[in-house]
Amino acid sequence: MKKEPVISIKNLNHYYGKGSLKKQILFDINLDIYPGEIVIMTGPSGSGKTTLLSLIGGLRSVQEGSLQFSGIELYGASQNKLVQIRRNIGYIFQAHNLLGFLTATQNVQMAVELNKTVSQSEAIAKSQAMLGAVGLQERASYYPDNLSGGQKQRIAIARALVNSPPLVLADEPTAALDKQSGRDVVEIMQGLAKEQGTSILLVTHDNRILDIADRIVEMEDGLLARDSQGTVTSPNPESQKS
Ligand SMILES: Nc1ncnc2c1ncn2[C@@H]1O[C@H](COP(=O)(O)OP(=O)(O)OP(=O)(O)O)[C@@H](O)[C@H]1O
Repeated sequence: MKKEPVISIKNLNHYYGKGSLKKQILFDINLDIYPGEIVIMTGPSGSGKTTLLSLIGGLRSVQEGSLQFSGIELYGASQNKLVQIRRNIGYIFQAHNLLGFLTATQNVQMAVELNKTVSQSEAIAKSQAMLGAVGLQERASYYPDNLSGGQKQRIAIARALVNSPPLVLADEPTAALDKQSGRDVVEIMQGLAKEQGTSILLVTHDNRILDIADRIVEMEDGLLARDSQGTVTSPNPESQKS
């Protein structure tokens, strides 16, 4: 039985600029991502990775083609609908984007409290449990400035995964980290994602972490040049049949 994809992209094109300055950046992208899959996207600088990630994350409007998130079409979606969709996605960026005036717990708690039905005490308990899961229980009351890069990135992971979203998007999450911290961070992401059945799409130039992927896709000049689906261990048994 084949599961429905979390992300289904068909014939997607994207352009920047207007009139004579209009330039096509993405060309006929087709990509499906299935529940629980960890997909790594690589490719040279300027090949369109961040643009594609921001379209998938509902951070930009789809101009041409189809992009569905859990069966919901993003092409032509209103800003309100995009906001709703963003609530179902966890984001992890190179610059962790933590708020400096909030403690580790409060940074995670903010994400939990987007769900209005959760009480404050539940939100605190959930945030602390998640910080425990990323190995930061001792640092829950610290402010980001007093933590290392790797620890800050682990808070960002806790924040992205605390609501068990179906999809996490990560843009160069290890770029600012040393080898060991980078490794720790992706292994924590991988463990939590597998536990929760979350799909991860991770953009990276970091060759040291490619082995955590179920599948590697490569962008080149705005095209999906390579998709290793079925050749790397995939959690989707259907995709492994030849
Ligand atoms: N807001 C924008 N307006 C115009 N052009 C843009 C804009 N953002 C990106 N571009 C151009 O689109 C192309 C793709 O950029 P994008 O950031 O998606 O690539 P990337 O693969 O993520 O690169 P990197 O690995 O350096 O982050 C580049 O040529 C870039 O200069």
